[in-house]
Amino acid sequence: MDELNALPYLDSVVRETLRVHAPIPESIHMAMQHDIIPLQTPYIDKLGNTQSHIRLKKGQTIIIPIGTVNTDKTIWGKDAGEFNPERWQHVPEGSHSIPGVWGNMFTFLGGPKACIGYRFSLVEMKALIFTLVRAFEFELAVPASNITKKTTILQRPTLKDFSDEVDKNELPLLVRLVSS
Ligand code: HEM
Repeated sequence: MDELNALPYLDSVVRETLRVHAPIPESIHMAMQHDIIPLQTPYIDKLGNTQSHIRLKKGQTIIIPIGTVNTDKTIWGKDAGEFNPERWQHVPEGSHSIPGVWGNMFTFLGGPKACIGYRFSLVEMKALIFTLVRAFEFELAVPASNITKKTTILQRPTLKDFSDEVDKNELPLLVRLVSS
């Protein structure tokens, strides 16, 4: 595990994958009591009044936009939606204020309801990538434009079906042994 964590580019690839393709892109929670949430940046409401807080009522549901926070252009820059592992060589200042439990992002959420399995997931991902990319070459078996994302609770790669059938959770790949 220490050896895997000592590989900086593998770390950047895992971070960038979990930032751009957060497996849970949205979570819904419920306020257990009335609350007032202070805002970093005030906003103008529909009546034209400036608001510096959000008032929550007990029982109100709150959508936590994990994927949107992870790809916010005001934090990550114009190319926020693009996969670019090199960006982790210079982590943007604004990302330090994201209250996530790991990695300057919201993928594993934060606070008392944060994911308890995130360390396990990171080691698992690194071990799998480390093993697979040294043994095999991967190539998409269909044009990239035929692949989209579909979210139920989990977000998955999905193969567009152009024959009016339901799209399928698939990512067809050609896999070859790495030639030595
Ligand atoms: C890439 C993989 C994973 C991602 C992206 C992920 C993400 C999350 C997120 C966003 C939450 C918060 C859900 C919410 O309350 O809105 C969560 C909760 C949780 N996760 Fe994960 N998770 C991952 C893997 C795992 C693994 C491997 C385990 C167990 C070994 C695990 C165990 C849990 C548990 C028990 C909770 C509930 C914590 C609580 O409510 O107190 N997760 N996860």
